[in-house]
Amino acid sequence: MVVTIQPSEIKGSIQAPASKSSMQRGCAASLLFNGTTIIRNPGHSNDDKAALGVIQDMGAIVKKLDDGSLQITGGGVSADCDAVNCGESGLGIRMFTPIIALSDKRITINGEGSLVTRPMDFFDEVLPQLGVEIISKEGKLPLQVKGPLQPKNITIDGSLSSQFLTGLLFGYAASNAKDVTITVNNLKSKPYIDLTLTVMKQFGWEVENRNYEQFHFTGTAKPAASTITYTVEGDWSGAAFLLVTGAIAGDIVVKGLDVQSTQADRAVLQALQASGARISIQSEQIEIGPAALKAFQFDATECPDLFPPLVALAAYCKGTTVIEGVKRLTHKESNRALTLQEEFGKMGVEIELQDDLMLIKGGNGLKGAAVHSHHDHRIAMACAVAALKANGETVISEAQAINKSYPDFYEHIQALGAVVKKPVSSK
Ligand SMILES: O=C(O)C1=C[C@@H](OP(=O)(O)O)[C@@H](O)[C@H](O)C1
Ligand SMILES: C=C(OP(=O)(O)O)C(=O)O
Repeated sequence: MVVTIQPSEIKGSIQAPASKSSMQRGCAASLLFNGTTIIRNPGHSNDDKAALGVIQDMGAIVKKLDDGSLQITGGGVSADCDAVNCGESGLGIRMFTPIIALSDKRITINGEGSLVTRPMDFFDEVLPQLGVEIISKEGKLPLQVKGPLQPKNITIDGSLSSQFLTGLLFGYAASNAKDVTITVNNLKSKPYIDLTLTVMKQFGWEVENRNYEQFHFTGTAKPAASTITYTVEGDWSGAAFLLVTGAIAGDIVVKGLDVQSTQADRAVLQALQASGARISIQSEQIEIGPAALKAFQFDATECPDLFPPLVALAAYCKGTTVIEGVKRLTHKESNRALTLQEEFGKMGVEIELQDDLMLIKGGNGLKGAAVHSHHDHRIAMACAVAALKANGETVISEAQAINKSYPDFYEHIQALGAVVKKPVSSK
């Protein structure tokens, strides 16, 4: 799909989308929880749909209620299939693999798009230590696993991704791990583990987090009520694009974000404040509007998904913005440091990569250009936001990539006044 964005006057109020990080964790917890879960504000991104597919394959019963909520009846893994598909979701495959390995059946786990080239060799090393047979395609998909996973003390490397740990935490909790510790070296994306533990706690699974180095299971899981209502949080990762839209293109109000959330990308507020954006943070809504934007410094090591929206912001900030954490970007949906450099280069923004630092030379005006998403949702959204104050129109190819996390993105910026041309009824 090709989407064209014109320079636009932006103004209005918008509700943040549902967080796929929150939704997918809610799906996993509902599958494992011995009872019924009502999921309010469920997401409908491709990653969310894939998670719902996986839990149904693993035995959960999912019913859509009249008010749009989902009713999920779980009770653990009882696989009645021999293959599942995680779509394009990195979190999906890395979280669900240890969960699927709770089954004693041989199950093939596959995925699509960029996921087939993303590293999964962590599982080749770790799962056999937990009694799980695994065959991968040289550390990539498809994975074939046969459990049941037996929790024991292990040491893992957390430097590539926190998502593997999220999966192990759920897997250990669901198999009633007792007096067992997962020791993690060099954990990155730590707030995502806070989110995992917050969700687990809501379902009655308590894990002791010892300084992000040890995660200890005491085995004293509190029985939760037989029905849990789980509300999917508003998405700080998707909303970061909306907030940057406000900072560069017009006064807007973004609603539905929890300012106390454990989501990593809530840190976008610090970057926006450092850039000089006019921002008012209230418990119910965030008001944001343009001001004289200046270059800022930001460490995105723990919140790597903020790079794309922050590059769009930095492009409009006078001076050289420095963002740290480039090494975290290599294995996302695209190699994001390079794809940002290439696509923003087409719009006239110079980006330099120096080891773990990204230097963005901003404030010199952007030109509309023909850009490509590289099938990466966050690259498509970053280019779309940057296009709103560019000189001339921007044409985004493979623009449908946004469906992975934020299917309503183009409609949402349109509602704020963005002039967006897209094929009728295409998602
Ligand atoms: O747990 C999650 O929901 C996520 C964790 C992060 O991945 P890493 O832990 O690999 O950095 C993030 O980039 C991804 O979009 C979602
Ligand atoms: C990297 C991302 O997601 P995942 O790793 O879950 O595919 C993302 O949403 O930017």
